[in-house]
Amino acid sequence: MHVVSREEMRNIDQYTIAHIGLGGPVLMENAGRAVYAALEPDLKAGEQVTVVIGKGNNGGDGFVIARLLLDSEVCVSTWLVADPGKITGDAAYHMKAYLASGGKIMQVKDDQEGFRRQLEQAELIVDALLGTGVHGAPYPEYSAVISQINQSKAQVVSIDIPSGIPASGESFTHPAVIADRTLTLECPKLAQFVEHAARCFGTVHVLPIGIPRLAYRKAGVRREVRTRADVVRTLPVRDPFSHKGSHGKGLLIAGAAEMPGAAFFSAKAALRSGIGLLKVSVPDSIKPIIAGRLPETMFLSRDTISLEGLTGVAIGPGLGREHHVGLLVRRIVEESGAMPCVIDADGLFHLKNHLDLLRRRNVPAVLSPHSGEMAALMGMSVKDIESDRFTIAKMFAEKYHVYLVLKGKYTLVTAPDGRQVVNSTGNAALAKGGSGDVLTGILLAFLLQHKQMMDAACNAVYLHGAVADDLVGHTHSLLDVLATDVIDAIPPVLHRLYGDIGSR
Ligand SMILES: NC(=O)C1=CN([C@@H]2O[C@H](COP(=O)(O)OP(=O)(O)OC[C@H]3O[C@@H](n4cnc5c(N)ncnc54)[C@H](OP(=O)(O)O)[C@@H]3O)[C@@H](O)[C@H]2O)[C@@H](O)CC1
Ligand SMILES: Nc1ncnc2c1ncn2[C@@H]1O[C@H](COP(=O)(O)OP(=O)(O)O)[C@@H](O)[C@H]1O
Ligand SMILES: [K+]
Repeated sequence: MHVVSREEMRNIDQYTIAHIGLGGPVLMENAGRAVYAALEPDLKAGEQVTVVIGKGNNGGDGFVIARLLLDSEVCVSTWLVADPGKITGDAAYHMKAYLASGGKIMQVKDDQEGFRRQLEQAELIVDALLGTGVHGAPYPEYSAVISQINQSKAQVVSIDIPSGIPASGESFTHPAVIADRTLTLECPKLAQFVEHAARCFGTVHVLPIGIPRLAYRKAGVRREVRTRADVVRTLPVRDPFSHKGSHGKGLLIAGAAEMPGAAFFSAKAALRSGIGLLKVSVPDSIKPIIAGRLPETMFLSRDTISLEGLTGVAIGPGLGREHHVGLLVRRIVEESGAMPCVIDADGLFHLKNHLDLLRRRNVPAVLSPHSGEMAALMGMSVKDIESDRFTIAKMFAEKYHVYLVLKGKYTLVTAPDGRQVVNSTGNAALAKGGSGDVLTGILLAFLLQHKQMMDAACNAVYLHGAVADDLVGHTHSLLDVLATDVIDAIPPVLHRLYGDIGSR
């Protein structure tokens, strides 16, 4: 499933209309019908449904929905914020069809009191005020209606995007509808994954409206949401005659005297995610702790680290920030240029002044910063990163030729060629020390087993989140999931994913 900016969506619509020949009214009819079908199962006879319509094509969708609601058992009332005489194009086409079907239109400006009463009675509000075409802050008459919708006790369902939200994820301070549910048309817009805007969407359902895939290719969209089907399609399948050497010989350089846990989490997660052989390099003082709990690992002393015979390396979790550690990070990034290298946590701290090393590698490195680490790498504030994640990630990955795993609620994986994949799994149970270390281990193991690095990174992030979802869905709350729980719950989730592979 693609993720688009406002301009990309406009280009996709225009290509479909001009070159594929599906007219605007057809797409609008498809959109309205898809929304109606999504609403129908919850509609109750006699329920008060208020459709609030703006001047553009989002309002046009509203007219289709209102027309279909006329023939249902609900009591529909349709309110227009714009002057009907100013409605043009596809929206005017569907306004006429609505009126010709026996529908009535009220104008908010003509009956403010009636509108207020209507919103008081409403059980469901359909928000078709503004869609992807909005520019700047909603005009005063729209802002007033948005604030009334937000004060109402009714369930609010936004069509395509909550009205007022800039679709490309730009930061904004103006009012926007706060929806309980958003029925997104055709494909998610960037704003859905950007924190401030994302909070307005409520539950999101994406409804196809019949746009062919060719239109996306023509519009050059290279951003997607990772789905379970993508993961099932790309997980590595073991050759029955394989041996441990076939599944990667990895080295994890992690841990410090005061942070033994980080090394343990990464190592155990890598083993649980299928790595063939794992060597761990930790300070001698904590070696007994790891060895006692993870007899499957071998050890390399910090003083004699060599990459001889290895196929991949991960460096950083709990490594510490001393000068000598920084020298080690530099050396490893330089010497591991022919194999995948995951750099996380303190590894990223030390990398900050040596980013140019990344460009000299033959095999791109994989960096997995959270927003704070990304901000430090870029010399920016966390707020700046959060307000423009997609652009900043793309710029960075292309410039330094890396796979960038920018972690967060919607972890974003960006390839060196600028392709981007948004992760759809995971929850706030992962907002706890140790979660990132687990991901580092999964990343290392997956990079050594997948053919494509992008698939490895995306599948690792998906699995990590899916495990947290599984725990919270069955046995845990958002509060009590530990890093060790995530590692121990990898097997059932992988078991189910591999169960689905049989049919691929
Ligand atoms: N054929 C298609 O393309 C399909 C499109 N579809 C649907 O269309 C939506 C996009 O439609 P759109 O581009 O007409 O924009 P839309 O979001 O309705 O608003 C723009 C209108 O509002 C106005 N306006 C702008 N800023 C404003 C503000 N701050 N405050 C107040 N008003 C403001 C602006 O007028 P202006 O002020 O520029 O004169 C313009 O009239 C999309 O989200 C989807 O729902 C689907 O049906 C599938 C087929
Ligand atoms: N609210 C959230 N929703 C979904 N995933 C989250 C959330 N908070 C954190 N995560 C995930 O948990 C992990 C945390 O990583 P990180 O911050 O590096 O943790 P640590 O360094 O403490 O191990 C990341 O994979 C991140 O995407
Ligand atoms: K809307």
